[in-house]
Amino acid sequence: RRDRNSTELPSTPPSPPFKLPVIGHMHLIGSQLPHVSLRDLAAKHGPDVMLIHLGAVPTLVVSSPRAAKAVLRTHDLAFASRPRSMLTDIIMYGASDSCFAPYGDHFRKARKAVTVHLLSSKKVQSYRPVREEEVRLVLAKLRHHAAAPVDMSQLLQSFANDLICRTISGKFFCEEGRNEVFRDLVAANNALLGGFNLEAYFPGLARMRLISKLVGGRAMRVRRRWDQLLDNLIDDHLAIRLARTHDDDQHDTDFIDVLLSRQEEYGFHRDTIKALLIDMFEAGTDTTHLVLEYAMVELIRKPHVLAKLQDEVRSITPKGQDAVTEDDIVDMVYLKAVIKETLRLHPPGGLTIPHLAREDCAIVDGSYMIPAGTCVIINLWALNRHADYWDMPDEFMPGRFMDGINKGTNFQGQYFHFLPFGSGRRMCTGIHSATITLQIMLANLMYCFNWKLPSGMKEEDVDTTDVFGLAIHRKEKLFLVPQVA
Ligand code: HEM
Repeated sequence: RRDRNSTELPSTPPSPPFKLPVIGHMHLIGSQLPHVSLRDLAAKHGPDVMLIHLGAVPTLVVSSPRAAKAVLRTHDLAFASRPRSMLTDIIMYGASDSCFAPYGDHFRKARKAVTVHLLSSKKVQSYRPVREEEVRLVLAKLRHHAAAPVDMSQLLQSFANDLICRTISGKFFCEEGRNEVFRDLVAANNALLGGFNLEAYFPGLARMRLISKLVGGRAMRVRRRWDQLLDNLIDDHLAIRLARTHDDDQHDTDFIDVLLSRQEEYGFHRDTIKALLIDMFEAGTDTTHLVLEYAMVELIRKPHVLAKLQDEVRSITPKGQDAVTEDDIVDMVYLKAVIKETLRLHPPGGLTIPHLAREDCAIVDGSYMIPAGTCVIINLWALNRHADYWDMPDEFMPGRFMDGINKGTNFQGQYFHFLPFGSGRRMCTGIHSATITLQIMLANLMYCFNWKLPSGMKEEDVDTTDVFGLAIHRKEKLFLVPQVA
Protein backbone atom coordinates (compact mmCIF):
# COMPACT_ATOMS: atom_id res chain seq x y z
CA ARG A 1 0.00 0.00 0.00
CA ARG A 2 1.20 3.55 -0.78
CA ASP A 3 -0.05 7.06 -0.33
CA ARG A 4 -1.21 8.41 -3.70
CA ASN A 5 0.95 11.55 -3.83
CA SER A 6 4.27 9.75 -3.33
CA THR A 7 6.91 10.18 -6.05
CA GLU A 8 10.00 8.43 -4.66
CA LEU A 9 10.38 4.89 -3.42
CA PRO A 10 9.70 4.65 0.30
CA SER A 11 12.64 4.03 2.61
CA THR A 12 13.07 2.26 5.92
CA PRO A 13 12.31 4.65 8.82
CA PRO A 14 15.35 6.11 10.59
CA SER A 15 16.74 4.25 13.60
CA PRO A 16 18.99 5.33 16.44
CA PRO A 17 22.59 4.05 16.18
CA PHE A 18 24.05 1.70 18.82
CA LYS A 19 21.82 -1.26 18.21
CA LEU A 20 23.28 -4.07 20.30
CA PRO A 21 23.13 -7.78 19.61
CA VAL A 22 20.18 -9.50 21.33
CA ILE A 23 18.74 -6.49 23.20
CA GLY A 24 18.59 -4.16 20.17
CA HIS A 25 17.85 -0.58 21.31
CA MET A 26 16.51 -1.51 24.72
CA HIS A 27 19.47 0.03 26.54
CA LEU A 28 18.56 3.43 25.02
CA ILE A 29 15.18 3.45 26.73
CA GLY A 30 17.10 3.37 30.01
CA SER A 31 15.60 3.86 33.41
CA GLN A 32 13.58 6.97 32.49
CA LEU A 33 9.85 6.75 31.80
CA PRO A 34 9.50 5.07 28.36
CA HIS A 35 7.32 7.84 26.84
CA VAL A 36 9.92 10.44 27.89
CA SER A 37 12.96 8.44 26.65
CA LEU A 38 11.17 7.69 23.38
CA ARG A 39 10.26 11.36 22.86
CA ASP A 40 13.91 12.38 23.45
CA LEU A 41 15.23 9.65 21.15
CA ALA A 42 12.71 10.57 18.44
CA ALA A 43 13.76 14.24 18.59
CA LYS A 44 17.28 13.13 17.61
CA HIS A 45 16.63 10.19 15.29
CA GLY A 46 13.09 10.25 13.90
CA PRO A 47 10.76 13.14 14.77
CA ASP A 48 7.91 11.65 12.69
CA VAL A 49 8.62 7.94 12.91
CA MET A 50 11.56 5.96 14.23
CA LEU A 51 12.23 2.24 13.99
CA ILE A 52 13.71 0.65 17.09
CA HIS A 53 14.34 -2.94 18.03
CA LEU A 54 13.06 -3.91 21.46
CA GLY A 55 14.86 -7.19 21.85
CA ALA A 56 13.87 -9.10 18.74
CA VAL A 57 10.76 -7.06 18.04
CA PRO A 58 10.92 -4.32 15.35
CA THR A 59 8.85 -1.44 16.73
CA LEU A 60 7.79 1.74 14.97
CA VAL A 61 7.55 4.72 17.32
CA VAL A 62 5.18 7.42 16.05
CA SER A 63 5.84 10.85 17.54
CA SER A 64 4.34 13.56 15.30
CA PRO A 65 0.70 14.45 14.60
CA ARG A 66 1.14 13.97 10.84
CA ALA A 67 2.59 10.48 11.32
CA ALA A 68 -0.14 9.63 13.86
CA LYS A 69 -2.72 10.68 11.26
CA ALA A 70 -1.07 8.41 8.67
CA VAL A 71 -1.20 5.40 11.02
CA LEU A 72 -4.53 6.00 12.77
CA ARG A 73 -6.58 7.49 9.93
CA THR A 74 -5.09 7.15 6.41
CA HIS A 75 -3.94 3.56 6.97
CA ASP A 76 -6.02 2.74 10.04
CA LEU A 77 -7.03 -0.68 8.73
CA ALA A 78 -3.45 -1.71 7.98
CA PHE A 79 -2.40 -0.92 11.59
CA ALA A 80 -5.50 -2.08 13.45
CA SER A 81 -4.17 -5.36 14.82
CA ARG A 82 -2.42 -6.17 18.11
CA PRO A 83 0.69 -8.28 18.62
CA ARG A 84 0.09 -11.68 20.24
CA SER A 85 1.78 -12.50 23.52
CA MET A 86 1.79 -15.54 25.73
CA LEU A 87 0.59 -13.45 28.68
CA THR A 88 -2.43 -11.89 26.98
CA ASP A 89 -3.25 -15.28 25.48
CA ILE A 90 -3.43 -16.75 28.97
CA ILE A 91 -4.97 -13.87 30.91
CA MET A 92 -7.44 -12.83 28.21
CA TYR A 93 -8.56 -16.33 27.21
CA GLY A 94 -6.73 -16.50 23.88
CA ALA A 95 -6.89 -12.70 23.46
CA SER A 96 -10.64 -13.04 22.95
CA ASP A 97 -11.31 -9.68 24.67
CA SER A 98 -11.62 -6.46 22.64
CA CYS A 99 -8.42 -4.76 23.85
CA PHE A 100 -5.83 -7.40 22.92
CA ALA A 101 -7.72 -9.28 20.17
CA PRO A 102 -5.95 -9.34 16.79
CA TYR A 103 -7.90 -7.56 14.06
CA GLY A 104 -10.47 -9.85 12.42
CA ASP A 105 -14.05 -11.10 12.65
CA HIS A 106 -13.88 -11.88 16.36
CA PHE A 107 -12.41 -8.46 17.20
CA ARG A 108 -15.11 -6.65 15.19
CA LYS A 109 -17.85 -8.60 16.96
CA ALA A 110 -16.33 -8.08 20.41
CA ARG A 111 -15.82 -4.35 19.82
CA LYS A 112 -19.34 -3.97 18.49
CA ALA A 113 -20.79 -5.71 21.55
CA VAL A 114 -18.84 -3.36 23.82
CA THR A 115 -19.58 -0.11 21.95
CA VAL A 116 -23.24 -0.82 21.20
CA HIS A 117 -24.41 -2.65 24.32
CA LEU A 118 -22.07 -1.68 27.17
CA LEU A 119 -20.53 1.71 26.55
CA SER A 120 -22.74 3.62 24.09
CA SER A 121 -23.70 7.13 25.25
CA LYS A 122 -27.28 5.92 25.84
CA LYS A 123 -26.08 3.03 28.00
CA VAL A 124 -23.67 5.30 29.89
CA GLN A 125 -26.58 7.67 30.52
CA SER A 126 -28.59 4.79 32.00
CA TYR A 127 -25.93 4.36 34.71
CA ARG A 128 -26.37 7.93 35.90
CA PRO A 129 -28.10 6.99 39.20
CA VAL A 130 -25.25 4.58 40.01
CA ARG A 131 -22.63 7.25 39.29
CA GLU A 132 -24.44 9.88 41.32
CA GLU A 133 -24.78 7.49 44.25
CA GLU A 134 -21.08 6.55 44.17
CA VAL A 135 -20.14 10.25 44.00
CA ARG A 136 -22.32 10.94 47.03
CA LEU A 137 -20.55 8.16 48.95
CA VAL A 138 -17.20 9.88 48.27
CA LEU A 139 -18.61 13.23 49.39
CA ALA A 140 -19.91 11.65 52.60
CA LYS A 141 -16.48 10.13 53.35
CA LEU A 142 -14.83 13.51 52.77
CA ARG A 143 -17.33 15.30 55.03
CA HIS A 144 -16.60 12.71 57.69
CA HIS A 145 -12.85 13.46 57.50
CA ALA A 146 -13.22 17.20 56.86
CA ALA A 147 -10.34 19.37 58.13
CA ALA A 148 -7.96 16.35 58.37
CA PRO A 149 -5.53 15.18 55.67
CA VAL A 150 -7.19 12.63 53.36
CA ASP A 151 -5.35 10.15 51.13
CA MET A 152 -6.93 11.33 47.87
CA SER A 153 -5.07 8.74 45.78
CA GLN A 154 -6.69 5.92 47.70
CA LEU A 155 -10.11 7.60 47.91
CA LEU A 156 -10.29 8.22 44.15
CA GLN A 157 -9.03 4.74 43.36
CA SER A 158 -11.76 3.18 45.52
CA PHE A 159 -14.33 5.40 43.83
CA ALA A 160 -13.28 4.25 40.34
CA ASN A 161 -13.11 0.61 41.48
CA ASP A 162 -16.50 0.63 43.16
CA LEU A 163 -18.14 2.40 40.24
CA ILE A 164 -16.86 -0.07 37.67
CA CYS A 165 -17.73 -3.04 39.92
CA ARG A 166 -21.30 -1.78 40.21
CA THR A 167 -21.73 -1.18 36.49
CA ILE A 168 -20.30 -4.60 35.71
CA SER A 169 -22.04 -6.64 38.32
CA GLY A 170 -24.63 -4.67 40.24
CA LYS A 171 -24.73 -3.61 43.84
CA PHE A 172 -24.15 -6.97 45.46
CA PHE A 173 -20.62 -7.03 44.07
CA CYS A 174 -19.47 -4.39 46.56
CA GLU A 175 -21.64 -5.64 49.39
CA GLU A 176 -20.03 -9.06 49.35
CA GLY A 177 -16.53 -7.63 49.45
CA ARG A 178 -15.75 -8.96 45.98
CA ASN A 179 -14.49 -5.52 44.96
CA GLU A 180 -11.47 -6.11 47.25
CA VAL A 181 -10.68 -9.39 45.45
CA PHE A 182 -11.04 -7.66 42.13
CA ARG A 183 -8.74 -4.81 43.20
CA ASP A 184 -6.05 -7.39 43.99
CA LEU A 185 -6.58 -9.07 40.64
CA VAL A 186 -6.29 -5.85 38.64
CA ALA A 187 -3.02 -5.18 40.50
CA ALA A 188 -1.83 -8.71 39.63
CA ASN A 189 -2.74 -8.17 35.95
CA ASN A 190 -0.90 -4.85 35.93
CA ALA A 191 2.19 -6.45 37.42
CA LEU A 192 2.14 -9.04 34.65
CA LEU A 193 1.09 -6.95 31.65
CA GLY A 194 2.73 -3.65 32.66
CA GLY A 195 6.06 -5.09 33.78
CA PHE A 196 9.00 -5.98 31.61
CA ASN A 197 8.08 -9.25 29.95
CA LEU A 198 11.07 -11.05 28.52
CA GLU A 199 8.91 -13.33 26.42
CA ALA A 200 7.18 -10.39 24.69
CA TYR A 201 10.50 -8.97 23.42
CA PHE A 202 12.25 -12.26 22.81
CA PRO A 203 9.52 -14.46 21.33
CA GLY A 204 12.14 -17.17 20.80
CA LEU A 205 12.39 -17.48 24.58
CA ALA A 206 8.68 -18.13 24.87
CA ARG A 207 9.28 -21.34 22.96
CA MET A 208 11.87 -22.48 25.50
CA ARG A 209 10.27 -24.84 27.99
CA LEU A 210 11.72 -23.33 31.15
CA ILE A 211 10.75 -19.73 30.29
CA SER A 212 7.29 -20.65 29.10
CA LYS A 213 6.78 -22.68 32.27
CA LEU A 214 7.88 -19.80 34.52
CA VAL A 215 6.01 -16.98 32.79
CA GLY A 216 3.03 -19.13 31.89
CA GLY A 217 2.80 -20.48 35.44
CA ARG A 218 2.59 -17.00 36.94
CA ALA A 219 -0.07 -15.95 34.43
CA MET A 220 -2.07 -19.16 34.95
CA ARG A 221 -2.23 -18.56 38.71
CA VAL A 222 -3.71 -15.10 38.10
CA ARG A 223 -6.07 -16.50 35.45
CA ARG A 224 -7.39 -19.15 37.83
CA ARG A 225 -8.23 -16.44 40.38
CA TRP A 226 -10.10 -14.45 37.71
CA ASP A 227 -11.92 -17.65 36.73
CA GLN A 228 -13.05 -18.23 40.26
CA LEU A 229 -14.36 -14.69 40.70
CA LEU A 230 -15.99 -14.35 37.26
CA ASP A 231 -17.50 -17.85 37.15
CA ASN A 232 -19.19 -17.17 40.49
CA LEU A 233 -20.51 -13.83 39.29
CA ILE A 234 -21.79 -15.28 36.02
CA ASP A 235 -23.43 -18.24 37.79
CA ASP A 236 -25.15 -15.87 40.25
CA HIS A 237 -26.47 -13.83 37.33
CA LEU A 238 -27.66 -16.91 35.48
CA ALA A 239 -29.54 -18.09 38.57
CA ILE A 240 -31.23 -14.70 38.96
CA ARG A 241 -32.12 -14.62 35.25
CA LEU A 242 -33.75 -18.03 35.50
CA ALA A 243 -35.86 -16.91 38.44
CA ARG A 244 -37.01 -13.75 36.64
CA THR A 245 -40.41 -13.39 34.98
CA HIS A 246 -40.56 -12.63 31.28
CA ASP A 247 -41.32 -8.93 31.97
CA ASP A 248 -38.29 -8.46 34.18
CA ASP A 249 -36.18 -9.72 31.30
CA GLN A 250 -36.59 -6.33 29.63
CA HIS A 251 -34.21 -4.84 32.18
CA ASP A 252 -30.56 -5.77 31.73
CA THR A 253 -29.17 -4.03 34.75
CA ASP A 254 -25.43 -4.57 34.58
CA PHE A 255 -22.71 -5.56 32.08
CA ILE A 256 -22.89 -9.26 32.97
CA ASP A 257 -26.66 -9.28 32.36
CA VAL A 258 -26.23 -7.48 29.07
CA LEU A 259 -23.53 -9.85 27.83
CA LEU A 260 -25.52 -12.92 28.89
CA SER A 261 -28.60 -11.64 27.11
CA ARG A 262 -26.57 -11.11 23.90
CA GLN A 263 -24.46 -14.28 24.18
CA GLU A 264 -26.39 -16.24 21.57
CA GLU A 265 -26.77 -13.34 19.14
CA TYR A 266 -22.98 -12.83 19.11
CA GLY A 267 -22.05 -16.49 19.51
CA PHE A 268 -19.82 -15.71 22.50
CA HIS A 269 -18.30 -18.55 24.50
CA ARG A 270 -18.33 -18.09 28.30
CA ASP A 271 -14.55 -17.45 28.17
CA THR A 272 -15.13 -14.53 25.79
CA ILE A 273 -17.60 -13.00 28.23
CA LYS A 274 -15.00 -13.34 30.98
CA ALA A 275 -12.31 -11.76 28.79
CA LEU A 276 -14.59 -8.82 27.92
CA LEU A 277 -15.35 -8.31 31.61
CA ILE A 278 -11.65 -8.28 32.52
CA ASP A 279 -11.16 -5.59 29.85
CA MET A 280 -13.81 -3.43 31.46
CA PHE A 281 -12.37 -3.90 34.96
CA GLU A 282 -8.86 -3.27 33.77
CA ALA A 283 -9.49 -0.30 31.48
CA GLY A 284 -12.13 1.31 33.65
CA THR A 285 -10.19 1.74 36.88
CA ASP A 286 -6.54 2.64 36.53
CA THR A 287 -7.41 5.35 34.03
CA THR A 288 -10.21 7.44 35.53
CA HIS A 289 -8.87 7.71 39.07
CA LEU A 290 -5.36 8.60 37.92
CA VAL A 291 -6.70 11.45 35.78
CA LEU A 292 -8.79 12.71 38.70
CA GLU A 293 -5.76 12.59 40.97
CA TYR A 294 -3.63 14.51 38.44
CA ALA A 295 -6.41 17.10 38.11
CA MET A 296 -6.31 17.66 41.88
CA VAL A 297 -2.49 17.86 41.84
CA GLU A 298 -2.51 20.47 39.06
CA LEU A 299 -5.30 22.47 40.72
CA ILE A 300 -3.71 22.55 44.16
CA ARG A 301 -0.47 23.74 42.55
CA LYS A 302 -2.35 26.52 40.69
CA PRO A 303 -4.73 28.15 43.23
CA HIS A 304 -5.99 30.75 40.72
CA VAL A 305 -7.15 27.96 38.35
CA LEU A 306 -8.80 26.14 41.26
CA ALA A 307 -10.59 29.34 42.34
CA LYS A 308 -11.81 30.00 38.79
CA LEU A 309 -13.13 26.45 38.50
CA GLN A 310 -14.90 26.69 41.86
CA ASP A 311 -16.50 29.99 40.80
CA GLU A 312 -17.90 28.39 37.67
CA VAL A 313 -19.18 25.24 39.37
CA ARG A 314 -20.74 27.14 42.28
CA SER A 315 -22.37 29.82 40.12
CA ILE A 316 -23.98 27.35 37.70
CA THR A 317 -25.24 24.79 40.25
CA PRO A 318 -28.72 25.91 41.42
CA LYS A 319 -28.72 27.44 44.91
CA GLY A 320 -29.65 25.09 47.75
CA GLN A 321 -28.51 21.85 46.05
CA ASP A 322 -26.26 19.68 48.21
CA ALA A 323 -24.42 18.26 45.18
CA VAL A 324 -23.85 18.95 41.48
CA THR A 325 -26.00 16.80 39.15
CA GLU A 326 -25.22 15.70 35.60
CA ASP A 327 -27.75 18.26 34.29
CA ASP A 328 -25.77 21.06 35.92
CA ILE A 329 -22.45 20.24 34.27
CA VAL A 330 -23.71 20.69 30.69
CA ASP A 331 -22.79 24.41 30.68
CA MET A 332 -19.59 24.15 32.75
CA VAL A 333 -17.14 25.06 30.01
CA TYR A 334 -14.17 25.73 32.27
CA LEU A 335 -14.64 22.36 34.02
CA LYS A 336 -14.40 20.69 30.61
CA ALA A 337 -11.29 22.74 29.75
CA VAL A 338 -9.64 21.67 33.04
CA ILE A 339 -10.34 18.02 32.24
CA LYS A 340 -8.98 18.38 28.69
CA GLU A 341 -5.83 20.04 29.99
CA THR A 342 -5.33 17.28 32.57
CA LEU A 343 -5.75 14.61 29.88
CA ARG A 344 -3.35 16.51 27.62
CA LEU A 345 -0.55 16.56 30.19
CA HIS A 346 -1.32 13.19 31.77
CA PRO A 347 -2.75 10.68 29.28
CA PRO A 348 -2.90 7.55 31.48
CA GLY A 349 -0.99 5.13 29.27
CA GLY A 350 1.48 7.64 27.80
CA LEU A 351 1.75 5.34 24.79
CA THR A 352 -1.05 3.52 22.95
CA ILE A 353 -1.40 -0.18 23.53
CA PRO A 354 0.88 -1.68 20.82
CA HIS A 355 -0.67 -1.96 17.35
CA LEU A 356 0.54 -4.42 14.71
CA ALA A 357 0.99 -3.78 10.97
CA ARG A 358 -1.19 -6.34 9.11
CA GLU A 359 0.36 -5.69 5.70
CA ASP A 360 3.30 -3.81 4.15
CA CYS A 361 2.37 -0.15 4.11
CA ALA A 362 4.08 3.08 2.97
CA ILE A 363 3.21 6.00 5.23
CA VAL A 364 3.74 9.77 5.59
CA ASP A 365 3.32 10.73 1.91
CA GLY A 366 4.80 7.42 0.89
CA SER A 367 8.13 8.27 2.56
CA TYR A 368 8.54 5.22 4.80
CA MET A 369 7.85 1.55 4.17
CA ILE A 370 6.57 -0.34 7.22
CA PRO A 371 6.67 -4.11 6.73
CA ALA A 372 3.82 -6.34 7.87
CA GLY A 373 4.46 -7.68 11.37
CA THR A 374 6.00 -4.44 12.69
CA CYS A 375 4.79 -3.50 16.14
CA VAL A 376 3.62 0.16 16.29
CA ILE A 377 3.31 2.44 19.29
CA ILE A 378 2.04 5.98 19.17
CA ASN A 379 3.56 8.27 21.76
CA LEU A 380 0.37 10.07 22.84
CA TRP A 381 2.19 11.88 25.60
CA ALA A 382 4.63 13.37 23.06
CA LEU A 383 1.83 14.42 20.66
CA ASN A 384 -0.09 16.11 23.46
CA ARG A 385 3.00 18.23 24.26
CA HIS A 386 4.25 18.80 20.70
CA ALA A 387 5.87 22.26 20.64
CA ASP A 388 4.60 23.04 17.10
CA TYR A 389 1.00 22.74 18.26
CA TRP A 390 0.99 23.88 21.87
CA ASP A 391 2.17 27.13 23.48
CA MET A 392 4.21 26.44 26.63
CA PRO A 393 3.43 22.72 26.20
CA ASP A 394 4.46 21.60 29.69
CA GLU A 395 2.35 24.22 31.50
CA PHE A 396 -1.10 23.50 32.94
CA MET A 397 -3.21 26.19 31.25
CA PRO A 398 -6.86 25.10 30.78
CA GLY A 399 -7.67 28.50 29.23
CA ARG A 400 -5.85 27.37 26.05
CA PHE A 401 -8.97 25.36 25.14
CA MET A 402 -11.18 28.46 25.43
CA ASP A 403 -9.10 31.04 23.50
CA GLY A 404 -6.33 30.95 20.93
CA ILE A 405 -5.29 28.30 18.44
CA ASN A 406 -6.62 25.36 20.44
CA LYS A 407 -10.05 26.82 21.15
CA GLY A 408 -12.46 24.04 20.28
CA THR A 409 -9.82 21.28 20.03
CA ASN A 410 -11.38 18.11 21.43
CA PHE A 411 -10.29 14.56 22.27
CA GLN A 412 -12.69 12.70 19.96
CA GLY A 413 -9.83 11.50 17.76
CA GLN A 414 -9.80 14.03 14.92
CA TYR A 415 -7.08 16.36 16.30
CA PHE A 416 -3.88 14.36 15.96
CA HIS A 417 -1.94 16.60 18.36
CA PHE A 418 -4.40 15.74 21.14
CA LEU A 419 -5.21 12.04 21.42
CA PRO A 420 -5.61 10.98 25.06
CA PHE A 421 -8.14 8.33 23.95
CA GLY A 422 -6.34 7.42 20.69
CA SER A 423 -8.13 7.50 17.33
CA GLY A 424 -9.51 5.16 14.67
CA ARG A 425 -10.48 1.48 14.88
CA ARG A 426 -8.63 0.92 18.17
CA MET A 427 -9.72 4.12 19.84
CA CYS A 428 -10.84 3.83 23.46
CA THR A 429 -14.39 2.51 23.69
CA GLY A 430 -14.81 3.91 27.22
CA ILE A 431 -14.61 7.58 26.19
CA HIS A 432 -18.24 8.53 27.09
CA SER A 433 -18.12 6.70 30.38
CA ALA A 434 -14.73 8.15 31.32
CA THR A 435 -15.68 11.73 30.38
CA ILE A 436 -18.90 11.91 32.37
CA THR A 437 -17.28 10.20 35.38
CA LEU A 438 -14.39 12.68 35.39
CA GLN A 439 -16.75 15.63 35.04
CA ILE A 440 -19.26 14.69 37.73
CA MET A 441 -16.62 13.72 40.32
CA LEU A 442 -14.41 16.77 39.79
CA ALA A 443 -17.38 19.17 39.74
CA ASN A 444 -18.55 17.83 43.10
CA LEU A 445 -15.09 17.97 44.69
CA MET A 446 -15.02 21.65 43.66
CA TYR A 447 -18.58 22.42 44.74
CA CYS A 448 -18.66 20.84 48.17
CA PHE A 449 -15.17 21.55 49.51
CA ASN A 450 -12.38 24.06 49.72
CA TRP A 451 -8.99 22.42 49.45
CA LYS A 452 -5.77 22.93 51.39
CA LEU A 453 -2.43 21.16 51.58
CA PRO A 454 -1.54 19.48 54.89
CA SER A 455 0.01 22.00 57.28
CA GLY A 456 3.60 22.94 56.55
CA MET A 457 3.36 21.96 52.87
CA LYS A 458 3.66 24.47 50.06
CA GLU A 459 2.32 24.15 46.51
CA GLU A 460 5.80 23.49 45.15
CA ASP A 461 6.27 20.61 47.64
CA VAL A 462 3.62 18.47 45.90
CA ASP A 463 5.61 15.63 44.36
CA THR A 464 5.07 15.28 40.63
CA THR A 465 7.37 12.30 39.96
CA ASP A 466 5.74 9.69 37.74
CA VAL A 467 6.35 5.95 37.57
CA PHE A 468 5.42 3.63 34.73
CA GLY A 469 3.25 0.50 34.71
CA LEU A 470 0.29 -0.36 32.48
CA ALA A 471 -0.64 3.27 33.30
CA ILE A 472 1.59 6.13 34.43
CA HIS A 473 1.00 7.00 38.05
CA ARG A 474 2.44 9.34 40.65
CA LYS A 475 5.20 8.02 42.88
CA GLU A 476 3.84 9.63 46.06
CA LYS A 477 0.29 9.54 47.34
CA LEU A 478 -1.63 12.82 47.31
CA PHE A 479 -2.82 14.03 50.72
CA LEU A 480 -5.20 17.00 50.82
CA VAL A 481 -7.32 18.62 53.50
CA PRO A 482 -10.98 19.12 52.52
CA GLN A 483 -12.94 21.91 54.24
CA VAL A 484 -16.70 21.83 53.85
CA ALA A 485 -17.69 24.85 51.72
C1 HEM B 1 -9.57 8.78 31.37
C2 HEM B 1 -9.92 7.59 31.01
C3 HEM B 1 -9.41 6.81 29.82
C4 HEM B 1 -8.44 7.10 28.90
C5 HEM B 1 -7.60 8.37 28.79
C6 HEM B 1 -8.35 5.97 27.98
C7 HEM B 1 -7.47 5.88 26.92
C8 HEM B 1 -7.34 4.77 26.10
C9 HEM B 1 -6.31 4.60 25.09
C10 HEM B 1 -5.23 5.61 24.75
C11 HEM B 1 -6.51 3.39 24.50
C12 HEM B 1 -5.61 2.71 23.44
C13 HEM B 1 -5.87 3.17 22.05
C14 HEM B 1 -4.95 2.48 21.06
O1 HEM B 1 -4.38 1.42 21.35
O2 HEM B 1 -4.76 3.04 19.97
C15 HEM B 1 -7.66 2.78 25.13
C16 HEM B 1 -8.18 1.56 24.77
C17 HEM B 1 -9.29 1.01 25.36
N1 HEM B 1 -10.04 1.55 26.40
FE1 HEM B 1 -9.73 3.33 27.31
N2 HEM B 1 -9.27 5.03 28.36
C18 HEM B 1 -9.96 5.50 29.46
C19 HEM B 1 -11.00 4.87 30.13
C20 HEM B 1 -11.61 3.73 29.71
C21 HEM B 1 -12.78 3.15 30.31
C22 HEM B 1 -13.55 3.77 31.51
C23 HEM B 1 -13.06 2.01 29.63
C24 HEM B 1 -14.17 1.00 29.84
C25 HEM B 1 -14.95 0.90 30.85
C26 HEM B 1 -12.07 1.87 28.59
C27 HEM B 1 -12.02 0.83 27.68
C28 HEM B 1 -11.04 0.68 26.71
C29 HEM B 1 -10.95 -0.49 25.82
C30 HEM B 1 -11.87 -1.70 25.83
C31 HEM B 1 -9.85 -0.26 24.97
C32 HEM B 1 -9.36 -1.17 23.85
C33 HEM B 1 -9.97 -0.74 22.52
C34 HEM B 1 -9.51 -1.62 21.36
O3 HEM B 1 -8.42 -2.17 21.35
O4 HEM B 1 -10.33 -1.77 20.42
N3 HEM B 1 -11.21 2.93 28.66
N4 HEM B 1 -8.15 3.65 26.11
